[in-house]
Amino acid sequence: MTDNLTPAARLKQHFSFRVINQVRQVIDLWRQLPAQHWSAERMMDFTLAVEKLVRFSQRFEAARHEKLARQLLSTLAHIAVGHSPDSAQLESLNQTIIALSKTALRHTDDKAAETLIPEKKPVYIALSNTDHALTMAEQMQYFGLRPELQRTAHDFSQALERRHPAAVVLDLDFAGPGQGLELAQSLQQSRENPLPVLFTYRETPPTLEQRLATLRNGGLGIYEEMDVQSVIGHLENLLDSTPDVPFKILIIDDSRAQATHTANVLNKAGMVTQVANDPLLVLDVLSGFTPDLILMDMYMPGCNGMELAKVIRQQREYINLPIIYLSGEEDRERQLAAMAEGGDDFLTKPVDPGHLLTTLRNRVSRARQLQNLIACDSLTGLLNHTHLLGALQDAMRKNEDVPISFVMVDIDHFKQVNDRYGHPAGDLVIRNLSLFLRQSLRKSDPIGRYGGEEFAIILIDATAQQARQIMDDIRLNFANLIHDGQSLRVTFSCGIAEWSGQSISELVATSDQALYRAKHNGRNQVQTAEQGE
Ligand SMILES: Nc1nc2c(ncn2[C@@H]2O[C@H](COP(=O)(O)OP(=O)(O)OP(=O)(O)O)[C@@H](O)[C@H]2O)c(=O)[nH]1
Repeated sequence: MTDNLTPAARLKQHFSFRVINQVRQVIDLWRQLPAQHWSAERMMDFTLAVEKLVRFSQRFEAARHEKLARQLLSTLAHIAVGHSPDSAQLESLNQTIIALSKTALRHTDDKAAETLIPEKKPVYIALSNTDHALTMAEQMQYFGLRPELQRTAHDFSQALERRHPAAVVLDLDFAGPGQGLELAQSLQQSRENPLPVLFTYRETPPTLEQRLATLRNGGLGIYEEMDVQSVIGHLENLLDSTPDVPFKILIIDDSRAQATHTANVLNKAGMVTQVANDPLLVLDVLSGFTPDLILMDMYMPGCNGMELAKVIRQQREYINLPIIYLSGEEDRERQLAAMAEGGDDFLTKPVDPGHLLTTLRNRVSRARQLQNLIACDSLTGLLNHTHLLGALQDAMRKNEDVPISFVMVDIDHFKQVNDRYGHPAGDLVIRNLSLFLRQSLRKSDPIGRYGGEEFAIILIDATAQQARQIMDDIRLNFANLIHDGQSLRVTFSCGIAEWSGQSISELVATSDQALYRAKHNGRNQVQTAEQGE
């Protein structure tokens, strides 16, 4: 694709990658700030990186990046030297950083472009079985990863000296029985942050002792060597650089001083807070703020914490919202009674900040995992039907100024896949397609499993024509994937409709008609909606 560009266009493209690289730098520094307690020095590094981003985007005419970088600078200007941002500032900075991370290229925007980005670190593959290693490397490439094969322990050590990989896939028995583990041990020894390692085994599943040993040597998972798809899925999660959405905590406490103190502790850890001093206003605050967790005092005027927890729990949408009491109440019986009334935990004031933060992080992470399980399809991890339509509604509400395309994808002759290769092979194809779509699209493009072998995608900021190009690229690449490591290749058909103000059901029906045309015209193709559809 890049080969067809004029020299001027190529130069422009080259410079646009410098902007993207600077974006990555900014995001990286941002993510480190809470752990570095927002030190003046690190805040200065961050500010300088943002200023550099402004300069680069001005020079290379990247207006969107320039606007976002300027937004960051204007918020930063209000934070006094040596201070951490307050909740409003944190939220504003977080939102802008997330918007920035979404400006990164789609994998399909230009394949050659991706390889120009030097930050993209390799994944080292060290397997004893060379054929398996080659298959794994080939499949990884289709998923946009950069595999590098290491054939001997010596090659592996030398490669590590040359460049740190993003992650390592290591056979437990690489270079001899049990040698993979020893290699992992030596490579982690002098390292402050352990290198992420995914271990693989052949045939005999590892014993508990082996599993423990992998864990102690930076192992994040163990997979059967032929289960390439799970390895790639794990790597994809591991290397996803989209910043996490910050935790949102609602603090309910009639004491302003106590609430401010707690908010400060949480803000320093990068959590966004809202304080409600009047418990009777909590329901309004809840619907506006949508917290991940409530931290609540027990005794307040008007109503007490237990009553309030009961009222909150009466509403379906808050049944799973974690509620933690933070109170001076030391009587164990009363604490237990409070928890029986809908609270999840009880912390006694004064609480150690480390204890408070760890409790909140655990609770919120678990609640989010649960929420994900509810919203996502179990086979693919993509949004389920209901939540995809919810995402479409959201996208329509939030993105009135940009084009939105709704894409439906249906695997071709899938019944034959099941019939010839068996149902598990069919499941594997479905999982591969979902992983492939995730890898190929922006993190901001919601993807869902719409039905059995049918997927739907919301492409934000893409006209039907752009969507067609993106999906056609994916279609061509996907057709190259060999799903069972031998001969199983599959294609898909795709229908696209651009939103022009119609209702959700009309938009879905229109793209469905385009999909029907793609099937009818011979499958393995992308069709956009025609006028009158
Ligand atoms: N393995 C597997 N198969 C599924 C799943 N969900 C649906 N299917 C199968 O997908 C097949 C869909 O077949 P059809 O709707 O006839 O379409 P097709 O064979 O893909 O043919 P075209 O769509 O016309 O190209 C059915 O055989 C379903 O049993 C699933 O989760 N796993």
